[in-house]
Amino acid sequence: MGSPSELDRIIFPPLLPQLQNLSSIHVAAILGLVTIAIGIVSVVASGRRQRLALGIPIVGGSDKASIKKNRIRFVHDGMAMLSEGYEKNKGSMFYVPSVLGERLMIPPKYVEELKTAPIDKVDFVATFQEMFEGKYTTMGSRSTLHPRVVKAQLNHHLADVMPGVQEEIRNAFEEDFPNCDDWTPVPVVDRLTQIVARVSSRMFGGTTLSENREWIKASIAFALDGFTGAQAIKQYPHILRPIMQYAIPTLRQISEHYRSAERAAIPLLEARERAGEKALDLLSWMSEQAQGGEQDKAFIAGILLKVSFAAIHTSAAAPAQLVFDLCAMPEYIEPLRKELEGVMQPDGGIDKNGFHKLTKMDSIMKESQRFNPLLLITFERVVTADYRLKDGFVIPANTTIGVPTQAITMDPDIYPNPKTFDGFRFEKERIKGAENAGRQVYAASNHDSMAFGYGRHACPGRFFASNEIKAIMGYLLLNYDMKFSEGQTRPKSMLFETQNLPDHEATVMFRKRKS
Ligand code: HEM
Repeated sequence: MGSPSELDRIIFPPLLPQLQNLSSIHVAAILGLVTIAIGIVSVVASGRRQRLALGIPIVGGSDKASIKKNRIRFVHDGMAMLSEGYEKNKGSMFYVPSVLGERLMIPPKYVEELKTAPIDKVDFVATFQEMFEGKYTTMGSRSTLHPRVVKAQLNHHLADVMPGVQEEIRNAFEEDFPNCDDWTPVPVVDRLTQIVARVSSRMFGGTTLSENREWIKASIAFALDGFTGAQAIKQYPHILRPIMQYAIPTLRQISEHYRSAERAAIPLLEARERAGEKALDLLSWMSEQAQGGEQDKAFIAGILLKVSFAAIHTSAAAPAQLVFDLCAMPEYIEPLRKELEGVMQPDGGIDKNGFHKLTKMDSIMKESQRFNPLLLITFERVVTADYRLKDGFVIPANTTIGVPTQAITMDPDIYPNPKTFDGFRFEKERIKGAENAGRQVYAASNHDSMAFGYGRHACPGRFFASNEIKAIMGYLLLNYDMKFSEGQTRPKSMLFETQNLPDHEATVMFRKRKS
């Protein structure tokens, strides 16, 4: 098991590693200064200049001084700003200032026409490249190999990969989770990230990958180093970045992670090629589906790292938030256990039918996500050239657009009593009718529920994530009791721009259940 400080470093991406030992006041002050620097640099020296559409309100005020102030406010107060913008402008557009520029928030009605817009005009990958300085961090790949394969082969073979995934969950808990013979404080985000990295890697490349510690470490650290490297390089003017990239340790680490990925994946691909062997895992499907330059084994290894970026921290945040919710509202624990016991197979696993029957678990996962989604805004795209919508409105070139997903899920017209946590609200909605049922599931993607995005880039891994999180939560609930320590309250999530991260320092008490 990694040391807490090492995992601390890994789990909370926006913080530079050097900040880890400082008090939270120092961290806040430094982050504030860094953010101001990023703001000045990104707006003054940015390669792309933004034109604001006339007549569209800006959260916090449209005068220059307010915009400047609110760009900084957005770093840690985005949730309140987006709610304010959404409530005041329901059904129409508004801007929210941010250090990357004023983001144009669009109501979901526009996503229908935007989802089919040409990729080079309404660009999904550009949002990543911009946010994570793709030129220096490699984040934001234009390869379509991984979305293609996750969407087609993984989703088709979901039932085939789940037994291995569940075996890996059992192994990972035995090896990477504290014993908990008596009540033991466990750093939840840290341990769940380790477990999700192993479990995802089992689906990526069988036990060869899931048991490869160097790979697991690289797959977790890649995202962190990408985030922190991006924050660090953004402090320099564009002209200095090609040189300064070599002075930033986290950026130098990124190429090391690629070497680790190659050391893990290439021998496996070669051995399978020699043996003429196919496996039911992502690596095997990617090598089968690769076209032209994609067939290069080092390229495939690199793509594996990019899938891990999409899959690991995202899927670890969800069960961590749910554990916090269950400790705050322990009355949900027994009904969930009962439901799990009803679907458990004699071998201790859940089969395809069983996953479908976990409607209470699915519902509470979605409710937990409604309160604490990983992203406040989804369907983020960079509009690269003036884009005329059907109603005549022109989105100016160089505008980052997005849907204020979290604010929508707090709309009382869509979700009655939105501020009340009702763990089984989606199960109750499902019961109302088959037509409605599909819209209520955790992995649904529709205008009222966009935590996984929407359209051609909607998260293709969401069906796998849904099963994986259920299996992990199932294992936790059936094998451990959990509670907060005396006087502890639900850990608050940590906002950083559009991200809403589970508290990476919080611990929860676990104790093994007596069978
Ligand atoms: C709870 C866990 C997860 C969350 C919250 C999540 C969320 C998202 C979101 C918001 C997007 C962008 C969608 C859009 O803008 O329309 C996305 C894209 C993506 N996700 Fe996920 N994701 C999760 C798990 C996974 C997993 C487990 C995988 C892989 C097995 C995965 C693979 C991808 C890929 C490849 C894309 C890019 C799609 C494209 O390029 O078209 N995600 N995800």
